[in-house]
Amino acid sequence: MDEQLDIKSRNASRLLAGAEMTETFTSIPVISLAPLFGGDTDAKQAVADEIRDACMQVGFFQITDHGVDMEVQAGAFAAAKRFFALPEAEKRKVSVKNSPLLRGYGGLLEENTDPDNDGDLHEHFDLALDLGPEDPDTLAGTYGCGPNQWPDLPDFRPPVMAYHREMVALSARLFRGFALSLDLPEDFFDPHITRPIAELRLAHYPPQTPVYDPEKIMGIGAHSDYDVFTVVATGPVPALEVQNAADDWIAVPPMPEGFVVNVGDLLQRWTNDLYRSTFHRVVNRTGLERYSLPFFASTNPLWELGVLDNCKSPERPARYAPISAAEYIGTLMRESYGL
Ligand SMILES: O=C(O)CCC(=O)C(=O)O
Ligand SMILES: [Fe+2]
Repeated sequence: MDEQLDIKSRNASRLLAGAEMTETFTSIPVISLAPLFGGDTDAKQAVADEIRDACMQVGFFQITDHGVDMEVQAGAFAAAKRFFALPEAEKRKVSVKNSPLLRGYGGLLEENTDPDNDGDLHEHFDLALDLGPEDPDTLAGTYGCGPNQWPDLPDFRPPVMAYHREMVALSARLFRGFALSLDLPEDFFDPHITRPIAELRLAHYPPQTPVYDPEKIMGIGAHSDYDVFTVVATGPVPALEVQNAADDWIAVPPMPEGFVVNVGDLLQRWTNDLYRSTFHRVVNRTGLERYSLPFFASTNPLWELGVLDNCKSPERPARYAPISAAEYIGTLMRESYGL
């Protein structure tokens, strides 16, 4: 059959055609998600096409019209500021070191995302779906399943979990956009994100001061994310930078009403490197305290997906074996804490 008339080959070539792209980027695309929530199929596919281009060329985009309740987000930012203002000893009571799931508080320089660096200049508090100790998934010991740690701080848990729910819902909407962008049925991921690894990080980046060698210690060293995709509320303070193919660091302008979305390693694997899990870093040169809320979206922990059919060809065979989110993320998270 004429390849152009075969929908599958057309779709395959649409993804594979971009593989030879050589131009790099100097800015981050902005995409309105509004059409994804309407009934106009062509408008939906047009958004999906924008997502595909952004993922193949940049690995990052910013979204507007995302449907997240910004008051709930403000509640989470406020809770984060109150938590980080606690005495160090209080924060240490919920150290990630108490948690096999690495949930809870990580202090300044405790995590090191770039092995060439000496530690990340931020503190954070990580949480995810809060499963009880008797939950079958907790008992099975699967990475990503289990209880959060909570500090002794009034009015912290409810606003933070409310925001986590908003982000799980947003990521479900985005999974549909990613599915369409990959020429998959819109609901392709739905059965596999019913109990996802969905980690919310509250992060505090103090200003970079001369005490720290800026080559070796920065807010977060150059890294790619381990998840399927990340959705970051960056707050108003600029500091996030994305590396392009010329090795230039492109600043991401804060868009407090929007979110930054970036491709993670798992999505790069499924797409055989057609979608880019782009290196990025945070360097807070502003002199201001910076707070951000990254949300790491993945699938159900044990679901395995290999390279998608339309992302491989005889010339571009599968570069990756199937792997579950629990195995991939769990392994890298432990490494990032030197465990
Ligand atoms: O704080 C940010 O803007 C991004 C943080 C980040 O890249 C990460 O936590 O993986
Ligand atoms: Fe990141």
